Amino acid sequence: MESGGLLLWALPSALLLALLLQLSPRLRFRAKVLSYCALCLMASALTAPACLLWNGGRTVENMRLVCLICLCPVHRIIKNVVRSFKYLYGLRFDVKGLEHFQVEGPCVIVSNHQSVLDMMGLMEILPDRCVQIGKRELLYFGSVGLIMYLGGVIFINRKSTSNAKSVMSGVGQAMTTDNVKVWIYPEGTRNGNGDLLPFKKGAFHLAIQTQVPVIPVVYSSFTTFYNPEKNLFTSGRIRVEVLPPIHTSGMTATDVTELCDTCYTTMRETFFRLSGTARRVNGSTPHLAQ
Ligand SMILES: CCCCCCCC/C=C\CCCCCCCC(=O)SCCNC(=O)CCNC(=O)[C@H](O)C(C)(C)COP(=O)(O)OP(=O)(O)OC[C@H]1O[C@@H](n2cnc3c(N)ncnc32)[C@H](O)[C@@H]1OP(=O)(O)O
Ligand SMILES: CCCCCCCC/C=C\CCCCCCCC(=O)OC[C@@H](O)COP(=O)(O)O
Repeated sequence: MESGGLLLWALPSALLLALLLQLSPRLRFRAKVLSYCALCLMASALTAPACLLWNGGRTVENMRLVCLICLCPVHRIIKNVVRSFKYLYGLRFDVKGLEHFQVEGPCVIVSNHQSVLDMMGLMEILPDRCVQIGKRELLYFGSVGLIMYLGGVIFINRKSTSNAKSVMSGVGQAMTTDNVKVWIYPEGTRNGNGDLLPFKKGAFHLAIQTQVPVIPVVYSSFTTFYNPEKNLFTSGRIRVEVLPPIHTSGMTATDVTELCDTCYTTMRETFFRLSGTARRVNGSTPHLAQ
């Protein structure tokens, strides 16, 4: 009786859903994005206990939050789980320049940020002993927030420059004492419009204050396979390039703007080259941060 009743409801509902997905590109797009979010939430929920058991949580004391985490395989667990997602979505990464990550000691890695799919690109090439800077709100994304916390993500309040600056100066100390790399999205937010937003300066202050190199990483534009405006989310190939380190030894606070502009210009040119798009005609003047 019961299974008959279930079939009576489940089968037509599934058929109706399949029909709706076929008919509405918007719905299909949303369903695919939702499936990615659900996958992240589920994978985090399953992985978090393993991470917790391994190191008993995260060391929050005095910003020395990354030492234990980086000595255990938590990063590798998260990395390998996320790396497998690309097969589900038909994404492939062509990576060049990985040898540039072989710098002695800490560094600041800066890269462009187009969408939530960037987590796959991040994990595809994430070097050892590397933590990311993320907005504070991500901490509240259920199990995803938990896995980020366990993975050592450093959360900042973007609405308060002074708070973000003080968190980041703590990060500077931890970087040198614990030999940790930091990954920052200097655009400060996602941007999928086929260009780079002006860069925020925190990453460059951090690199100069700690006198460590900046390593730019560029991902080609997703617009050919992922475009929310066009309800487009298909399989695709992403070209990734790790650029040579830019050394900051000897630089002072007065060099921050120039360093930021140099990175911006180089990354923007690389972005257009990798994406196979010409510089925008009416946007050809580099869009530098104020
Ligand atoms: C097991 C399966 C699991 C699956 C699930 C997947 C899980 C994956 C796990 C793990 C992956 C985790 C991935 C996380 C990804 C997260 C991504 C994001 O959330 S991106 C958003 C947040 N990130 C940022 O915002 C960073 C970049 N932002 C900055 O660096 C900014 O500069 C910031 C926030 C520090 C300040 O932002 P302002 O909006 O106020 O703008 P400004 O122009 O940069 O600064 C204002 C003034 O302050 C000075 N300033 C900035 N920083 C300074 C500093 N440190 N020292 C001194 N002055 C500083 C600047 O020079 C500027 O002054 P003058 O205009 O030059 O006079
Ligand atoms: C129990 C609570 C359930 C909450 C459900 C939330 C659903 C979302 C779940 C999973 C999403 C997986 C994405 C993984 C990482 C996302 C990192 C990211 O790309 O964050 C965006 C941030 O860089 C910039 O933010 P804005 O562009 O300024 O905005």
